[in-house]
Amino acid sequence: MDEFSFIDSIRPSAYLQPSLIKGVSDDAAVFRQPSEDIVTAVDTMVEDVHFSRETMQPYHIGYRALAANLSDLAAMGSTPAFYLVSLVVPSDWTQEELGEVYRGMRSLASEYHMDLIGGDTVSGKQLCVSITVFGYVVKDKARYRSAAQSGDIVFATGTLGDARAGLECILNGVNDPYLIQRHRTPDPRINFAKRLSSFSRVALNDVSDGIANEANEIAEASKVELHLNFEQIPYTSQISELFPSRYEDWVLSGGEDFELIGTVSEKEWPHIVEVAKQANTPVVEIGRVKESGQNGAVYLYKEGKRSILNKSGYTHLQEERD
Ligand SMILES: Nc1ncnc2c1ncn2[C@@H]1O[C@H](COP(=O)(O)OP(=O)(O)O)[C@@H](O)[C@H]1O
Ligand SMILES: Cc1ncc(C[n+]2csc(CCOP(=O)(O)OP(=O)(O)O)c2C)c(N)n1
Ligand SMILES: [Mg+2]
Ligand SMILES: [Mg+2]
Ligand SMILES: [Mg+2]
Repeated sequence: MDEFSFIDSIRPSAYLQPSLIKGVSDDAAVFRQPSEDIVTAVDTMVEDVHFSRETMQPYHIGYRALAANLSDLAAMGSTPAFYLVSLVVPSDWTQEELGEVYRGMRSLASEYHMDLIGGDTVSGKQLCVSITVFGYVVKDKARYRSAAQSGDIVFATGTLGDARAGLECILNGVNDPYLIQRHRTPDPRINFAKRLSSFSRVALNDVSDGIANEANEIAEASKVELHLNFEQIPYTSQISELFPSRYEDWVLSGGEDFELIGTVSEKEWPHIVEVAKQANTPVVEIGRVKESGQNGAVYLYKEGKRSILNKSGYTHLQEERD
């Protein structure tokens, strides 16, 4: 395999997005979108940080890398359109294995009518997949973390803690296909999020590091307090049965579930429930927003007791403790 024959092997033979002018073939791609706002994000997956040869096959690496990016597009309320892929490839990876990474990306991309429009390929020591995505959203309807207001209902989609439990299943040989699939091939909440443009105001964030982190990001950005009830936070019975001493921690800070946490006025809450039903996305109330002094905070109510919920999920570039 060389760089150019590899690029030839992954070059799309056709494109789906009508706004595309130039795809994979020149120095850069070109698309034109005069009527909507453009949303863009990049997320990176690195061997031995986000996956290992043991936890994921090449297909899952591609799928999961694009899913993480689509989750950020969902968290902005946008509809996916394009992606670019930057690869660092160790010398022991074959073209067939890299083809599998792309097959994983394509399965999700075709579901959301996305086009691969470029990327970059270099050699290196550990596999690294960095994806840049573009999506569209109705003008001024991107959904920000800073939009929460006192009196709002806090909601969450799907179930939390599954991806962390799935990782544990893989590492310890526990055969729970549902949880393992939640870790390897998460389902970003695009179909729900793209329906949110009809709302006057929604705050939204996706759960990549754990809701303890993401709830705090909303609280800080909006300068409000989020009051969450642990008893309302959704999780599967599997994780509490399989991992009784650890699941509570994973529900709050396991991360990588790629669900959404958001807030909406009490008046528009029934409309969220309706939109979620149309999108086939489970959604539940998990708490309320209250006024804050200066900086915002998150409180967790559990068995009648209240505690501060600090950021506790996955954080990169942490200083080593001695
Ligand atoms: N190395 C970087 N250079 C520039 N911007 C960055 C870098 N890393 C993160 N960001 C920006 O910081 C913000 C938060 O990033 P991140 O925590 O990764 O968000 P998310 O959890 O949604 O992926 C985003 O606006 C992101 O684009
Ligand atoms: C082998 C392995 N070890 C540990 C983890 C757990 N893990 C790695 S990164 C991460 C957090 C999410 O990734 P990040 O790069 O922080 O995404 P972002 O916040 O930028 O969306 C978690 C929980 C994993 N997925 N695989
Ligand atoms: Mg990120
Ligand atoms: Mg995010
Ligand atoms: Mg992160």
